[in-house]
Amino acid sequence: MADASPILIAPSILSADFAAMGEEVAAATRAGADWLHIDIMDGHFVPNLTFGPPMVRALRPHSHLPFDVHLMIEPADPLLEAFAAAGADHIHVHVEGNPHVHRSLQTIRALGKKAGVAICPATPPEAVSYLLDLADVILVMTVNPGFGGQRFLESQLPKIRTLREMVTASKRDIVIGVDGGVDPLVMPLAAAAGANMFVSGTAVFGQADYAMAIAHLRQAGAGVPN
Ligand SMILES: O=C(CO)[C@H](O)[C@H](O)COP(=O)(O)O
Repeated sequence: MADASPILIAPSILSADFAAMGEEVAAATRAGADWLHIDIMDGHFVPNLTFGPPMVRALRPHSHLPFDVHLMIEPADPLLEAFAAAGADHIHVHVEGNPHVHRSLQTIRALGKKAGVAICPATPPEAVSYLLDLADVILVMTVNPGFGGQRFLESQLPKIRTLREMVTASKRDIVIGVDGGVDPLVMPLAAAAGANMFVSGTAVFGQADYAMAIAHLRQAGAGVPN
């Protein structure tokens, strides 16, 4: 069934200038982003390190947009409250590395935030079957998490299609996001498969004109039937 939800573009600050993060977040906001995606990496769940709650708190005054906080950390539960208090609006936890992810989503909801469940490329779509009543967002990793600038894995397209069918059958309004390697060429493929939220780092922050980059992404995914 066709999805009528609007396209949401969430620039990932992983590809922004770390020495000027406040300005980068403000610039992406002015450029027409819908959400701002903040990648939290622990050097354990993924082989890279980024930020903690103090960075989320420091960036909060620089944008009115929802902060979409992707926890690539294991375990996530001990830090959910800290990220919520710091200013996260959406908090994503991975099914991999968090054995009680159902409880994690309940906790995020209880904190008054949108609950997201993220899945790695090797994880089948059925991993979220029993989470559909709690999830506001399903974040499909279309690269192996840890680094920006990787190539979109087309092998994930059937998974996105299956997830769209599952979400439609659930009759719940769940956003399906794709994260990794998203550029204007990938947009129509992912949108046709059923994604309606697009995380993009390099294709926004790697460009000279953020507004034009976001407009290109939006245009490339618009009007694609799924
Ligand atoms: O979660 C991520 C990596 O783990 C990033 O959000 C993602 O890779 C976006 O960057 P790019 O658009 O450059 O691929």
